[in-house]
Amino acid sequence: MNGPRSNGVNGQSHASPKVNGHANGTAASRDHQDTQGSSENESPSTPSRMPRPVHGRKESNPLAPPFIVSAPGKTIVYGEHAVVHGKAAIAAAISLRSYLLCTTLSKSKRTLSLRFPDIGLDHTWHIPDLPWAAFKHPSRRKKYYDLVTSLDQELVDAMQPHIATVSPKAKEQVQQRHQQAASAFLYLFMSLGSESSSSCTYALRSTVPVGVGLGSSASICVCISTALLLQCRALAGPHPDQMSKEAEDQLERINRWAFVGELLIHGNPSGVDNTVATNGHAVLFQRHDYRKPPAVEILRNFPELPLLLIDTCQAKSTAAEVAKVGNLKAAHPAVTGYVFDAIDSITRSAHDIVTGDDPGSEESIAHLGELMSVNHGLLIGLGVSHPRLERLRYLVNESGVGWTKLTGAGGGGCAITLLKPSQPSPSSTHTNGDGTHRSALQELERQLKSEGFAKYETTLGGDGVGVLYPAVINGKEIDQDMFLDVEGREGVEELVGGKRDRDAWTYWRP
Ligand SMILES: Nc1ncnc2c1ncn2[C@@H]1O[C@H](COP(=O)(O)OP(=O)(O)OP(=O)(O)O)[C@@H](O)[C@H]1O
Ligand SMILES: C[C@@](O)(CCO)CC(=O)[O-]
Repeated sequence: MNGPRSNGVNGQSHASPKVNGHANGTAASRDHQDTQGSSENESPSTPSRMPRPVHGRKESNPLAPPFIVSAPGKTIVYGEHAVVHGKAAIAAAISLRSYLLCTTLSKSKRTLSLRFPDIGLDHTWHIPDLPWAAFKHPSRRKKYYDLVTSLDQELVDAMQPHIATVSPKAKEQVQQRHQQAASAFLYLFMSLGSESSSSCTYALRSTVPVGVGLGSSASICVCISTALLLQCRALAGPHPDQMSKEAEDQLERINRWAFVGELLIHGNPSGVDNTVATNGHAVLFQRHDYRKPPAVEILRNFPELPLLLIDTCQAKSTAAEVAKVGNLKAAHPAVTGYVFDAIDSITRSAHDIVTGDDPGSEESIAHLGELMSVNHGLLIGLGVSHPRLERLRYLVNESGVGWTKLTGAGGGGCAITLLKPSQPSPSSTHTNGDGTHRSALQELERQLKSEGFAKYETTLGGDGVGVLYPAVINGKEIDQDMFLDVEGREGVEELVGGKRDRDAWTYWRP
């Protein structure tokens, strides 16, 4: 691994930057764990490999080095909304990602800070003031490996005064954004940490646009879950020679807590978004019973579908759209049941094609495209389209370049267009009325831009959650100021070195 050697944790100077015996090992603080006063936060897979600390004078303990975790956004290809009601969905990771830089501070500080500039959130809590009595009460206390499928209302209430102090003077919509993110963070921190957790600043930068249906909330919840589990030493690795089953277990643990974060942001999530943000690639996902883990098939060979990802630039709220469909179901259970069943058969038919012999053939693409159009029609029936989405569909249909459906919660947000294989490449041209030479696709893109739609360049699939431990790229440490100051998507990607120093990042790869 590149970069300076880690000092290890709790005053231990390891011979290599390995922590927990793993290259790029966990960012866990031994100090932190000891102060939990319990062995329950210790991963069963780590102790034998872990160098036991010699308890020296605390004042001389060097701090754990800064580290970064990252997770992708997603696009739902088939099955949104129906998936909340127990039907199958297919979702794929996208190359837009969130990055969370964790900087441990001197123990004397006792502060917990969130610096989330994408949404303008900057907040600090004093750790001892947080409602530890409620969270650590034996009847409510959760273990890092528990399956938590609903929020404990008493804990939400206990947290409330500390959430009410987040951006109290901001406009309602902004305040809601801030408080949603802060609640997700604090609930996880209180569940996984302790009163003597290290003081830390968590700085977040994301290239996933917020609230447009591309899973921004899931990607930040996966980052938060991973960072906190690493800090309480509840994860092994990631490291390149990790056994498949062990890697799978770590991802499962991350995903469970990310779902809890989503519960705080969404209200009633299916869990598909956090599952794909955790695992990457694409997934076939179905949750029959909310008290049990969902059925998940990771689609590692998901085809490179030629997709356009277009943002209507119309704001929406996932929680509101999900609640709308919930109300429709309550009023018309039988009818909505048929709609959900129809969406389920679309997803299953698409699954057969993408896992079949020739998913990239002209015939397969046409079949997948038609399924997208029908899926969108059913989503209109559920009341989650928007005039901007319909305008977008009209323009794409007129151009003849492919098939379009909304993706994510709808009510605005994004749509995906599957391009026809016969679609001439942007370089092959024809003459338009104004004498210019453009392909139908270029002409469509020009029109979309002129009407205020935005296009995202992204690829489908790729890795799920990743760790850069320590936060060093090409021998240079990424500090908080650099991380917060760098501009734009390219700036963030360049700084965290996804392209320059690929080996520095590690992933759980079952
Ligand atoms: N970059 C970010 N920084 C801080 N908070 C974020 C960030 N991205 C998302 N969030 C949190 O997630 C919320 C958006 O979640 P929401 O579910 O409405 O949108 P989404 O996840 O982008 O869409 P969908 O769930 O339909 O894919 C924000 O209000 C904020 O609280
Ligand atoms: C609308 C929905 O199906 C997808 C949001 O990305 C909600 C969910 O599954 O949690």
